Amino acid sequence: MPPLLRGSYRRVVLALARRVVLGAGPRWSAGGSSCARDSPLGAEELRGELDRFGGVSVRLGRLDALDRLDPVAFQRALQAAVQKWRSEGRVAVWLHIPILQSRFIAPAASLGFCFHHAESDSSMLSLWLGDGPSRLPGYATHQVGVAGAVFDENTRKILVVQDRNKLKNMWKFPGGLSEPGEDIGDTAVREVFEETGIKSEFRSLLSIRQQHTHPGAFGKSDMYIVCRLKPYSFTINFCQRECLKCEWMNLSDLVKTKNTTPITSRIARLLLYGYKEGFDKIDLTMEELPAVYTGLFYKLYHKKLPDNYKTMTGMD
Ligand SMILES: NC(=O)C1=CN([C@@H]2O[C@H](COP(=O)(O)OP(=O)(O)OC[C@H]3O[C@@H](n4cnc5c(N)ncnc54)[C@H](O)[C@@H]3O)[C@@H](O)[C@H]2O)C=CC1
Ligand SMILES: [Mg+2]
Repeated sequence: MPPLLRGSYRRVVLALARRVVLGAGPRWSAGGSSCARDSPLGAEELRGELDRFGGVSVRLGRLDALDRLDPVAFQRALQAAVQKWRSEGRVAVWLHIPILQSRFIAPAASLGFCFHHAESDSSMLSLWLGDGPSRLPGYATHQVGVAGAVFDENTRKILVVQDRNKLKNMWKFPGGLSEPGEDIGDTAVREVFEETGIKSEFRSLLSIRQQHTHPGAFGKSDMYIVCRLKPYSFTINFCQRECLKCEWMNLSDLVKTKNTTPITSRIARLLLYGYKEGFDKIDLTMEELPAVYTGLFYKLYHKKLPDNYKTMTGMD
């Protein structure tokens, strides 16, 4: 067997021969066949799945014999495929590239593809083919940070920390960044425990702060949510790496102190108001509801709806 027909190259040639015979299935979109004769990867090799908006998704990790493919041949095949997709009226192309195949990013970029997003093990490039400016949605715009305002109603004390890594050592609520797929209340409880050793449970959501071009969010926007938590352990064992100090402080002292951030001060006043007038005045409580379209569940946060408004009985 000639050396060129060994291993993965042979598999590509055989795959191409099969595709010429079989053609593309109805759910798949194929590129033109002209490149198949003069490059190891034919345009029809770059087959993608159609999405409901009329775009094509190609996952390079699913294609055969990519290991041997050189970027020049890839670029030629991609160009032919894009031409074909354009003529078929496809609105966009999504190119999913595993990190070890990153040598194909530059050839795609030279054809107009841009990064849409990257995960730890892959990147997603996109190309808008439709009329006018791109209507493709962007990727993540915000990071979500959650703090726990852990208030002990019996002692009227609130749990506060000073951050070790800040230039100014001001009192604030313990908290941190939410992990992917983590509920807001779970983030608050987890971060409070990791930073202070205090165990607590979620009661309500108190406030949301939105800040753009946040330095800690790699220039993206920051959503900082403060939750009201109820403690069920009281002995502090704080994280020395993140916190300089941690203590149970009288809520009235936190309300008065100048050595705090504006948001902490505002929430302290809100908590004092809730403590005196009833937490229903300040709480956005949470309820889990079914999602109509996906069959999943979501958490909805709002002021408590009186029972008669929930059922709408006796409302006339
Ligand atoms: N107004 C307020 O009272 C404050 C609000 N926030 C909000 O809290 C959220 C973030 O909370 P944090 O406690 O900062 O996060 P966090 O508790 O999730 O993580 C902080 C720790 O992550 C590590 N870390 C973070 N960036 C790092 C880097 N570039 N290199 C190496 N290590 C790094 C450090 O160990 C740091 O102590 C954001 O939403 C922010 O806006 C944070 C501080 C004060
Ligand atoms: Mg933190």
